Amino acid sequence: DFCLQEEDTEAPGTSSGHRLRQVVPDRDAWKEQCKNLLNYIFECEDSEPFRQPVDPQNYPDYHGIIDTPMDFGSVKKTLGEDRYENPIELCKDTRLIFANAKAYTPNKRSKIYSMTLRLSAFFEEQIRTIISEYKTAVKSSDSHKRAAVKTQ
Ligand SMILES: COCCNC(=O)N1CCN(C(=O)c2ccc(Cl)o2)CC1
Repeated sequence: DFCLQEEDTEAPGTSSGHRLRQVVPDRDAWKEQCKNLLNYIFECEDSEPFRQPVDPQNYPDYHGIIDTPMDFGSVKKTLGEDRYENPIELCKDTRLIFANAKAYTPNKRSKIYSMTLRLSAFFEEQIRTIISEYKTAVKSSDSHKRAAVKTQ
């Protein structure tokens, strides 16, 4: 998402008072995009086993096999509490959900594991653009910073 930001192209208070609008990539756009993606995933039936942590009562061997449990509820909470610095960190946690299911499943045709295959295909399609736009925005804002330093 490129947001139009009023940026003084000349020193503020110039006689012309003229302001050019510059399109500056928004380096925070990924947060809302990831929130929307997570909300969509929560609506998918395929996410049902992955919306909250595994209860050891139901799967006593789970925490012996899986070192770092992860679920979409935890990812959503981390995002909402601003504890992700960027979408790459969110992507890493989400991929952990899928990797854990693959590591735990007794076989690759289990119902629960098969749900992660569709879910991860969709997630990877969507996160690719979010991360690419984020990286572009960071590059652009770095160059804006360099440009600003030069003018000082
Ligand atoms: C309603 O959700 C409650 C929390 N989730 C949960 O209990 N489970 C999700 C994680 N998980 C597996 O990835 C898995 C792979 C193959 C088999 Cl079987 O299970 C074990 C079951």
